[in-house]
Amino acid sequence: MIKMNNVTRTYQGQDGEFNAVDDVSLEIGENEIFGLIGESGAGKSTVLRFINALETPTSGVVEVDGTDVFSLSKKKLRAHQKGIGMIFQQFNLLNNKTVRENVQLPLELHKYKDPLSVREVLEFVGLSGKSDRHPSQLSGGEKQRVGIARALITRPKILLCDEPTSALDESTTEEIVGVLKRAHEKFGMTVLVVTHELNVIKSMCERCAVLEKGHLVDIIDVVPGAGRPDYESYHQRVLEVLKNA
Ligand SMILES: Nc1ncnc2c1ncn2[C@@H]1O[C@H](COP(=O)(O)OP(=O)(O)OP(=O)(O)O)[C@@H](O)[C@H]1O
Repeated sequence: MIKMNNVTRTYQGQDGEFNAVDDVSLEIGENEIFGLIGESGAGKSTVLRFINALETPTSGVVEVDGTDVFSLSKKKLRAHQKGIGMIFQQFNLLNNKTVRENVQLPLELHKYKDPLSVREVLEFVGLSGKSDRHPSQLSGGEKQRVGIARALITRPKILLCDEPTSALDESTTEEIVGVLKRAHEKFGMTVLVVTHELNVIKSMCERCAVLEKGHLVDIIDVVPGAGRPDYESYHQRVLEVLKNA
């Protein structure tokens, strides 16, 4: 579904030019949940943003579904972008709009063939009762649920998740990972998750690429299973980590 060949992105840094992404090649299969992990500044978000053309490579080819993304006409590029949903670390909700209005927004900006209904996606993410609230009246986890509902409503064939849980605490992270896994099961899209959190990769991805300073250093088959045992409470988790580490 996604194929990158020798992709490089050069930026102007303080000490001259540098490659934020350096000769990266990878393939992500249809319906796969693929992780991209690396330290801050490794180039993860840049790689993710090539896929929906929010970022342009300096050289190399990015193909989605057999089409070279950067050879598309403006009109076809827009159609390509419409097939891709995205969720963000900071949720990117409009604070002056209600939950319902935020979720409905993509349908107001573009026409989609067979979108889901607001009711359906809000029910799916467990926010049916909060559709008239504003983002300021929601917890971080609830805000990300709104972000997920907004991405799902268009039935995207690809879902790009840029640090989807990095602003959340551990138990909320698990909840959001659960929602994303259910979304993948129910709607069957290709998912790319960019994160620096190993637990998130461990509990949701089938394969994972490791980026270091712009270089792809490995692609790992993730052994399925939870990232860590389930704890009955936050208190129990704190005790486990602080007393037994
Ligand atoms: N528009 C830009 N101009 C110059 N440098 C940039 C630009 N965008 C990103 N960079 C630099 O490119 C490098 C890779 O950035 P990127 O955001 O892809 O990394 P990341 O792995 O996603 O990091 P983080 O986890 O901190 O978001 C960083 O050094 C960043 O400062």
